[in-house]
Amino acid sequence: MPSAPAVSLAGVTRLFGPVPALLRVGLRIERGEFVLLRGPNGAGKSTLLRLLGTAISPTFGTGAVLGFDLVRERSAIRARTELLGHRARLYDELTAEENLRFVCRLHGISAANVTAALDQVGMARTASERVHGFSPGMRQRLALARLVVRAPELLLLDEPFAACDQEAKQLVEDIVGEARLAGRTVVLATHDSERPLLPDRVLRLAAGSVNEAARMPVTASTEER
Ligand SMILES: Nc1ncnc2c1ncn2[C@@H]1O[C@H](COP(=O)(O)OP(=O)(O)OP(=O)(O)O)[C@@H](O)[C@H]1O
Repeated sequence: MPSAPAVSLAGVTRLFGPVPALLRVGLRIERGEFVLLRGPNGAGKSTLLRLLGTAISPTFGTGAVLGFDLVRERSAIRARTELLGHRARLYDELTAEENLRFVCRLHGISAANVTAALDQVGMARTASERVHGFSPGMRQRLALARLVVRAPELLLLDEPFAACDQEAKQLVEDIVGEARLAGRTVVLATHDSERPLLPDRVLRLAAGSVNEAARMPVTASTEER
């Protein structure tokens, strides 16, 4: 559904036991937008990203991602989104390259740019090593290579700078930049206010509720208002 917005939520609440991690969230994100999620620990940022990636479902409310229903059409959403979360979801027993090839098979996409993606994230020389022995930083780089290979319509990035050295942080920004140029949608949550991100919008979460903070580029002095 090319004309549908990237995200459309109405009255979405997500409970964990009695705790509302998200509370009556209404949200619309247009295709091609770059949205930055801000908010203190426990505000609901990860929950929102996981919900958009269909890792969890709403307790109440309805929503669609890329025109597909959040509950009934999860596989269509998963085919078009990539959630880069706190855990990199890699197969420890496979090599870096095998991990990427497996992802390609899983999603029915070409493996033609696997080598280039490994090269882009600085893993050309570790491509044949098993992920088992990888440091958190290497795992994050491989997860970034997976984003490059998949080129999803919607990128859901949860603290993507965590576990990154300066070079890998730059890689994250490059990947976001490339996605934007290609007209894809990016939703990114980060505490890292050092990075020169220029989102279209900032959404501030507080206790599970969303507030739109600004429609302007963010700077360190304006973002926490
Ligand atoms: N799987 C879970 N089980 C129980 N409670 C959860 C679960 N996931 C999140 N929560 C609770 O939901 C609320 C929102 O958590 P969430 O991780 O979405 O916040 P966050 O804004 O991403 O925080 P942080 O910046 O620390 O990552 C918190 O109160 C958290 O304890």
